[in-house]
Amino acid sequence: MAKSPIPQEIVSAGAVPILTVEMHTTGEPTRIIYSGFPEPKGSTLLQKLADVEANHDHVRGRLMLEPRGHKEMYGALLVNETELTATGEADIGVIFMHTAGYSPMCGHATIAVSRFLVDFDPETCPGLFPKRNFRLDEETMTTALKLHCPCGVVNVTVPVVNGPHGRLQSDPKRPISFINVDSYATGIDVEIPLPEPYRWPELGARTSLTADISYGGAFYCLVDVEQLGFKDGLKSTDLDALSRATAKLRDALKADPRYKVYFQHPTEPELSYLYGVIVRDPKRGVPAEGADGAEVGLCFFGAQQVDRSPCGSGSAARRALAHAKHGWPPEKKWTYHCFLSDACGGLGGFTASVVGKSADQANEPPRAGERVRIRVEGQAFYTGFATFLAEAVDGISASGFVA
Ligand SMILES: O=C(O)[C@H]1NCC[C@@H]1O
Repeated sequence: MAKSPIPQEIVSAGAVPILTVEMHTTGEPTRIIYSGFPEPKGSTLLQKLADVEANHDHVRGRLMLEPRGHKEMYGALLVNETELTATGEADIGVIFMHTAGYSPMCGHATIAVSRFLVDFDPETCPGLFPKRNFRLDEETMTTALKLHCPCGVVNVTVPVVNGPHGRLQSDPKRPISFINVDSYATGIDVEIPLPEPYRWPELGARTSLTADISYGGAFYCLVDVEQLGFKDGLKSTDLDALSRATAKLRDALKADPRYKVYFQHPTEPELSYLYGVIVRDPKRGVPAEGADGAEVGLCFFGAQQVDRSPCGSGSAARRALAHAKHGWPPEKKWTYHCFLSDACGGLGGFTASVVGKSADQANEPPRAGERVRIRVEGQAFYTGFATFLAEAVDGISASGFVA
C-alpha cells in the first residue's frame, strides 16, 4: 500500500487517524470503520451503542457529515467483543450509523461488512476480528458468519473462491445473503388520520391514508405511492415532494401516542421506534432471475436520508408483511428495487423469501404479529479505503457539518 504523502508529524498531530474501507451496496455507501474509533465502553452491544451515542457522537458526525462525508453517508463500526461474541453466539458485532444517528439494523451494510470480513488481511489489520473463524461449506463454496447487530444476530452467507495466495476470498460475482432476525407485520391497513399540520399538497382534499407497519430489525411504515397522492407512481423527479410527504407522515405517526403500539420491540425499549418510511410502487420493477415478482420502493430514514439501495431490513419487513397480509407461501421470492436498480434494468435488486417461522408459531396461519425468518440477497462492491484525520487546530470539521 502506498505511504501517506503527508508528513507523519501532521498525521499524528491531531486525533488518532481513523481507517475505513469504503463499499457500496446498490449505490448505498458503507464506510466500514475498522481502526481508530474510540473504544466503546459497556458489556453489551446496546450499552456500547449508548456509549458511542453519549460520548463519541462527534466522531460519527466527523465520518458521516461534510467535509469527509455527505448528507446521504452511511457507516458501520466493527465491535470485536459483545455479550454474544463472548458466548459464541456471534462472531463479531457492528454498530450502524447514519448522518443523524444510529440504526437498529441495516441490510445493505450487513452485506458490505460481511464481504469485507471475509476478505481483510489480518496482517494489515492486527487486532481486528480476533475470533475470525470461517465455516466453509466446500460444496457450495460459501462461508458463514454471525453478525451481532443492535437488533440481534444476523446469519450471513458469503460466497467465496480460493484466492491466489491460498487464502479464501469473497466471490464478487455471486450474491451475499443474510437471514434476518425475526420479522413481522405489526399493523395491516392501518387508517391514519392526518390532522391539518400533517398534510401535504399532493394529498388533495383527503384527510387520512392507509398504510402498513412492519418490523425487519427496524420498524417501518410501508405506504403505497398512490396513498400519498402521487397518482403517476414513484418518479425520481418527485423526490423532494416525496420527502416532504413522508416527513409529514412520519411526524403524524410520532406525534400520536396511539401509534406507539405498532413500534414496540418485544424486549428492547431502545429499538421501539419508527425508523423509516418506505414508499412502494407495486406496479414497477423487474424480477431478478428465479424471483416471482418485483416492486420498486424508496426508503426515507433518519433525518429524511434516502436509501440508495432497496433497503435490506425494509425488504425483510416488506416480505414479512406480504406473508401476513396476503398469505404468500414462504418460497415465493420477491425482488425489491430502488430507483437505481430499477434504472439499471434490475441490476442490484434485493431478493427476499421466507425461510422459516418461529418454532412456537410453526403451525399457525399467517397473521399480523407472526414472526418469520426472511433471507435477503444482494451484492456489495469495494470503492476504496481511506485514512481520516482531524487536526487539533481545525475548529470547523472535527464534528462534521451539513452545508
Ligand atoms: O439496508 C438497510 O437495511 C438500510 N439501508 C439504509 C437504511 C437501512 O438501515
